[in-house]
Order: sequence, then structure tokens, then C-alpha cells
Amino acid sequence: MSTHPHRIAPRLEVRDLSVIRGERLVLDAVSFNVDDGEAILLTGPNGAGKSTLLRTVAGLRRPDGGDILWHDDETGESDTTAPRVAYLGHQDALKPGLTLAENLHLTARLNGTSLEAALEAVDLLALAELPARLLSAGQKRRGAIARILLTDARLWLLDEPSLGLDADAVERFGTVLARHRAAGGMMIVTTHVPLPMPETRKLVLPAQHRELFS
Ligand SMILES: Nc1ncnc2c1ncn2[C@@H]1O[C@H](COP(=O)(O)OP(=O)(O)OP(=O)(O)O)[C@@H](O)[C@H]1O
Repeated sequence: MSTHPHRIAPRLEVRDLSVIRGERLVLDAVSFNVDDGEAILLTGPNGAGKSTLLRTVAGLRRPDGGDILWHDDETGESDTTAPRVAYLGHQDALKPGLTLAENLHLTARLNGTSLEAALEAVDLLALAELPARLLSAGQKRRGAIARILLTDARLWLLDEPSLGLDADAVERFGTVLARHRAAGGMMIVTTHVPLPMPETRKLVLPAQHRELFS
């Protein structure tokens, strides 16, 4: 239930979301809500459909059934996802020949956000001028997290965000997540390892998928 005085519906409402991949029903009428400042931990075994769910909510693929609805205080209900979400997939998507700063510059400019603050948040300021190809796996992942910060999006969709991060970087990442939530931001996060995310709601996807054809 929303905590906003003028809004009865939750900020994001995912209703009976179904997705078919190949000939299998990977997501079978999945429903959940996310409100301002909330975090959802999306878990389930390999192949359960976690990445599929994130990519669908991100608008990167169409659902085969159900609705993804945003409820705004001023404009009411809408199914337009694009400007509100930032998606971090398994790929870090940094161009190897460009420096870290060059890789992130456009996102910062488009959104009017501070490149320096984002790099500082993931402890990468000192490496800003290094070509991305020279960064370690964990440093690249931190660069990808910096890009999420730079989008200024309301909802973060993070697919195994801590892959390759060392203990210090995981702790720092926990601070980044907490700050986003404190500012009213929302997140849906998949992970196979524990993350420093207190007061998180859990959404567990089951292993079994229905075969549509036999
Ligand atoms: N292009 C595709 N065509 C057919 N089936 C696919 C395709 N891509 C993914 N799948 C299937 O969809 C199911 C869900 O995959 P998804 O990557 O969403 O799972 P996941 O829960 O994120 O898994 P993991 O924990 O391994 O990351 C899997 O059974 C996978 O084999």
C-alpha cells in the first residue's frame, strides 16, 4: 500500500506478468508491487526467469501477458517504462578503447548528473582516465554501477550486481543502494550471494516451467 497521501496504488504494479521463451512459459502470471524507497530481492534457482523478469520490466522485451503499470501523483496510470528505469545486466557494457570517464560521460551529460560523484561513490575516481580494457573485472563492474547512478532513474533493475566485487566494494555498494532508497528510489535485485540490503522484500521464482507444447 502506498505511503503517499494522494496515491492509493503502489508506484509500480506488475500484474500477472507472463513470458514465453522458446516453447516454455518461463514467467507464469507473476504479480508484485514496488513502492517508493522499496527494495525487492529476486531469487530462485538457475533458469527460474530472474533475468527475464528484469529485462521485461526494463522494457527490453515484451510480456506475453499481463501489465507493467506506473502510478504517478500528477499524471495517473501509465505503462511507459523507459525514462524511469536503469538496467544492469550481466555485461558491463564499457567500450574497451575509451577511458572510464569517456565511457560514462554521455550518460552524465544526458541526465545532468555528476560523473565525479558517481565515480567517487564506487571508489573509481583515481582510475577515471584509464582505458576500460585495463580495468579488472571488479573495477568494470563498479564502472557499470556508476553508470546506473548517473541515469538518475527511479527504479534500478540489477542482475547479479555484485559479480566480481571484493568485500570492501560490496560494502560500499550497500551504501550506494541505501542512499538510493533513502531518496525514495526503488530497486529489484537478483543475486545468488548475500548482499548488504536490509529490510528487503523477497520474491522467489519457482524452478518449474510449464511446457506449452508436447
Ligand atoms: N532465447 C531464449 N530462447 C529460449 N529459452 C530461453 C532463451 N533465453 C533464456 N531462455 C530460457 O529461459 C529460462 C529463464 O532464463 P533466465 O536467464 O531468465 O533465468 P535466471 O533465473 O536469470 O537464471 P540464472 O540464475 O542462471 O541467471 C531458462 O530456462 C532459459 O533456458
